[in-house]
Amino acid sequence: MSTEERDRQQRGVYAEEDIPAGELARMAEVARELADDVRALVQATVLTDVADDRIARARELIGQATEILGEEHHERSFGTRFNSDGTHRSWGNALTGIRNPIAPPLRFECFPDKVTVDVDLGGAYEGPAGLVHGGIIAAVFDQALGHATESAKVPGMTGTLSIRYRQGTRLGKIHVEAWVDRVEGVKAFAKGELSTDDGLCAEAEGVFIMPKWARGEIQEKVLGRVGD
Ligand SMILES: CCCCC/C=C\C/C=C\C/C=C\C/C=C\CCCC(=O)SCCNC(=O)CCNC(=O)[C@H](O)C(C)(C)COP(=O)(O)OP(=O)(O)OC[C@H]1O[C@@H](n2cnc3c(N)ncnc32)[C@H](O)[C@@H]1OP(=O)(O)O
Repeated sequence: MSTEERDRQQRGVYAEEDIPAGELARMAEVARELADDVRALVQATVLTDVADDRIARARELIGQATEILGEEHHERSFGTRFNSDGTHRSWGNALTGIRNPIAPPLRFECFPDKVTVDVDLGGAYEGPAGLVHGGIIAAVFDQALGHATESAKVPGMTGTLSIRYRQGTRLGKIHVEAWVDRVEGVKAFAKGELSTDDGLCAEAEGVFIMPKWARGEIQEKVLGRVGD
């Protein structure tokens, strides 16, 4: 596939829609509830200790649920949808997607100088015994630093991300802060810290770049809207 074709496809996953605010709020509630249920299922799957016949029964029910959800579905991914009310939604996002059970999910608070997020990472995010997987920590930082750049109106895709793991992060509640350190043209340099009751566990810094294919129209859309 040529670079032009790939860029065109990439622009195509940004869709326009016109959904009234009330209807959107109802859809969001349904999405959240579904993802919460499946997240609970994932946690139960990781931690279960029931006998094989109970697992077989659970699998039957899960199969039925999967069939129902598949009756109508998006082709490949949810993408990002820009609504006429000035919001956008990325409900499939692996870290924040409100309809994605893989997402912890992260809910950011935005301040003028930083973004913060508090989340409980349970047994489904384990790496070393009892500790959060380093790749999950990297993913949380990626999203947090990316969110800081979006919040500061200099969004971009991750070019380079480096993390210093200072001590193991115990499964449970974590607190993350991220901010933009400086901007150079299309590049935003962001930093972040992750802490728990044990203190500072990891630090990150990254370069976020507005890609060539998104400069202009898509960039304007992202800058002009709030989203989840
Ligand atoms: C996401 C923004 C895009 C617009 C999307 C619109 C809507 C989405 C809604 C909200 C988005 C906001 C926040 C998102 C929140 C969380 C973020 C999650 C982020 C991810 O999960 S994202 C997935 C992982 N990420 C990738 O999948 C990137 C793959 N890659 C590429 O897409 C290109 O490779 C790219 C874009 C990196 C650069 O390509 P390009 O062609 O656009 O840029 P170009 O060559 O013009 O370079 C311009 C200047 O950046 C320097 N530079 C180039 N590459 C560099 C690198 N890697 N590291 C450090 N510096 C680098 C050059 O040296 C030059 O520097 P100088 O100007 O000083 O010479």
